[in-house]
Amino acid sequence: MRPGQEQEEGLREVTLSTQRLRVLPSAVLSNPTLESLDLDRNKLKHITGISKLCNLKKLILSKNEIVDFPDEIQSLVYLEKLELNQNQIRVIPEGIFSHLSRLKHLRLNNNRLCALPRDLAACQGSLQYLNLSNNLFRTFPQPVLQLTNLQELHVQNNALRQLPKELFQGQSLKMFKANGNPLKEPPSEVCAGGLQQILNYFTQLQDCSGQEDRRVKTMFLGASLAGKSTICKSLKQGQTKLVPEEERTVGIEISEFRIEDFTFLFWDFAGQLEYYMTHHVFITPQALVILVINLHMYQTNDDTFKDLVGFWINNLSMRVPNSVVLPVGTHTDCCQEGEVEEKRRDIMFKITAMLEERKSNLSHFINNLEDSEEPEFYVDQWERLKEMENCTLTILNLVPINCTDHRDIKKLEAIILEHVKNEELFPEVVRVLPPVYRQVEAAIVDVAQSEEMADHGMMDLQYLLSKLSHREHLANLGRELLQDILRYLHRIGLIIWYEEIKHLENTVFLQPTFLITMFKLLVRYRLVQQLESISVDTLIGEHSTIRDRSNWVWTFKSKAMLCHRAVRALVKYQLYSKGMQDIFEEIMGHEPHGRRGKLFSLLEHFEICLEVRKAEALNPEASEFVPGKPWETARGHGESWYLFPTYLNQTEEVSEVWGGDHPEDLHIRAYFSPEIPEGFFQRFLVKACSFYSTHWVAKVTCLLICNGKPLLIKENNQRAYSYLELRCRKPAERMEFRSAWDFLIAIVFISQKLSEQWPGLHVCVKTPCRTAGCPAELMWPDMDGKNIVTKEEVKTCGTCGHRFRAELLLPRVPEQPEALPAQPPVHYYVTSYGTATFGPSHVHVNRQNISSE
Ligand SMILES: Nc1nc2c(ncn2[C@@H]2O[C@H](COP(=O)(O)OP(=O)(O)OP(=O)(O)O)[C@@H](O)[C@H]2O)c(=O)[nH]1
Repeated sequence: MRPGQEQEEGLREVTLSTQRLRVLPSAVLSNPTLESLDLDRNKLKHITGISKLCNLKKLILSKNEIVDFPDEIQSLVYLEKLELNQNQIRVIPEGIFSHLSRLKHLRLNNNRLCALPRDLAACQGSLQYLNLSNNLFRTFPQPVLQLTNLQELHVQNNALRQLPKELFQGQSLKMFKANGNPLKEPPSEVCAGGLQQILNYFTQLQDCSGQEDRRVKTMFLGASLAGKSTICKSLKQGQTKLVPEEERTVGIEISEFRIEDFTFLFWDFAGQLEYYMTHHVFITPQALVILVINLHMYQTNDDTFKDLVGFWINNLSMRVPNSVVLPVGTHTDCCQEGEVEEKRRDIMFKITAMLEERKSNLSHFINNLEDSEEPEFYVDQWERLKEMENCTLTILNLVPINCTDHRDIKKLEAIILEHVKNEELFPEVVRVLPPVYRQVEAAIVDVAQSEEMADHGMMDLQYLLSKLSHREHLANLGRELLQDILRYLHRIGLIIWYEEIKHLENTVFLQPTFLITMFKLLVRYRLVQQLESISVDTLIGEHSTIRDRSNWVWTFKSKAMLCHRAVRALVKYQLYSKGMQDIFEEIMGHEPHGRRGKLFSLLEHFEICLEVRKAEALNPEASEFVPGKPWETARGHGESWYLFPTYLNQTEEVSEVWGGDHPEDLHIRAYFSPEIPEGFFQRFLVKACSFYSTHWVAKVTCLLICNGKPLLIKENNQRAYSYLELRCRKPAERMEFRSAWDFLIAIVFISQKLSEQWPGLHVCVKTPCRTAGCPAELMWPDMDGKNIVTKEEVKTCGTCGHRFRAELLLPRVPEQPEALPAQPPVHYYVTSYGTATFGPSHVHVNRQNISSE
């Protein structure tokens, strides 16, 4: 329903959302028969007079400016649904909920609450849904434990350290979310496993007291040859351990060691650009980041700062915006006297300036929204920016060291220890665990290191269970408990178990580095040389010829595609040369049945490649994806090809097919701040190309086709001006605007869905003014499926003064009452490849090009 429109059902229901109301209209208050009142997104501070509406069952006051909890609500004794989320409420007085014994649904999220009134217990028979997320709770609110019928509870993003076990002992709770709390008991890695895992955790704790585990994931990041591996190895061995240059890290190396009672899990990332593509998989929150900078190479100019420091700071603030970063400057022995201090100051100064710039950008965006003509249309964007404003990297003081001097290594060790002991910096270092968690972990480490275990460390889940249950203390280890513990160990990074990937649900990787080995088979530095060097024996074994190999190299160089046979030969050649031939079939699949192996499940899961059926244009035979209509996946025949967007070149082909930009095009830009993350566009291509049919792709451009209409996407990643540009031809008929905008919105949603993986990244969609040369841009309002994007038929550009029909600028469908039967409101929602909601229907979307087995 449109804002302001009242649905007359004997006036039982009134919707007045987004009306800039400051007081309740008297017309509403004079209608005591009212049962439902929606006042979402207004400017209400008080709701004086609401007690007159004593028959209200549903009251929505979300996204207003309420500070004092409205006492009058106590008179609304028939209330079943109450939403007060996104206000500024600090305290709820006693004596209100005791009157609301029919309340079923209560939203209090995004306020400033740190406690709940005791009389909430009066809703114990009725309350089923309670949302307390994004408040300031430090201890779990006890009245919630009395709510015996509660089915869904949200407490995300508070400051909870402990959850009470009683919460999980009742039968009613079906859904519980607690992420974003510095939890110690149960640790958040246990909570993320779901209700059953939490319950099992407490059951395990019942028989024996929990043990405190102090563990820190430590990630070493920084440019090539900074000294990451040297520091990592030296700290581990307690003495200087210079790494020869030829032993450069390839991918990531992982090792574990202890200082006092802290266990450190060291992740040493390779500095070469080729591997950045996989970093998002491994750069995870709640870790100590050691940013290693070679002070000898560092010059106090902007370019070296950007390459050696700025790039990493940007990446971290987008991907793990709450992290703690310890900059370490190496090679001090190669620097002149005074140079170290000068560079240290310069680096710290520039990092601070960078973080300041980010902050001021955010407040600039926030002010823009607040100053816009219709701020109520931007509430969601405003809130997200406010959340981002609260999240910032903590940069510790730079530690200069000479890695060749063991005293400096000791000094660094002491500094690291001092920081991780600081609870303010690392609230989640201590985790309380049932002893069986530690026993299983120790046994797994033992198995992984045993003689009989192959280097790759891949093990079948059932086999692992049988091995572990032969051990002392673990005879009663069941599959469910093992899975709980594996899930926990996966989250802390000790093992890898992708239970959500169908092909891998029964495989546990006891050596996480093997995953990198897998990625590296196809995502690597100098892949062309690898292809060229495939031996003749390998080619013969794979029924291929030297001419085939030349073709593979040519297609790969020009189109970034490899056919299935080429991939098999490449992987076989590399595995055999590493002495790992025994796992070839397992990771590549068994021929001739063509069963997919583990490798492609992984590469696809992480959007590193896209399987396609034709090498010329990508899958022209795929059925069209029309938002809102059921969609069949293509079951193509013939050999599969794999597109690796990382290796794409810039070609003219895309522009040729598109035929050049036209001033009349529907044209939007999605701006990224601080920048488009490394690897984002390539992964976005894999996602978008999975949904749409015929398309042409190149390094920074892509052309998709839907319903016969082309859509062009271009990446522009300049400093402080990074955006994706999307273009569609202007529809010939007004009727066709809907499908054009549907297509554009679907692509915007795909990019927004992907950008969620970078919580510190801000994406904002704008339409440039259509007057040639006019620099003005129109910002898109929130698209939450509830509101239309604009009320007006015509928009006037504030800069050039030209007037345009709204549908030329925004996803606004012209009114055509006589032509079409009334359509339900369009709602877009892209969750993942799995499910997408376009329009009223949910569509289950498999990847378009994957053949079924
Ligand atoms: N003189 C001197 N040499 C150092 C110092 N730190 C590291 N090195 C040397 O610098 C070279 C590079 O060090 P690595 O530890 O391999 O660098 P990295 O950051 O792991 O490099 P990638 O593996 O390429 O990402 C090695 O030859 C080290 O021995 C230092 O403080 N002083």
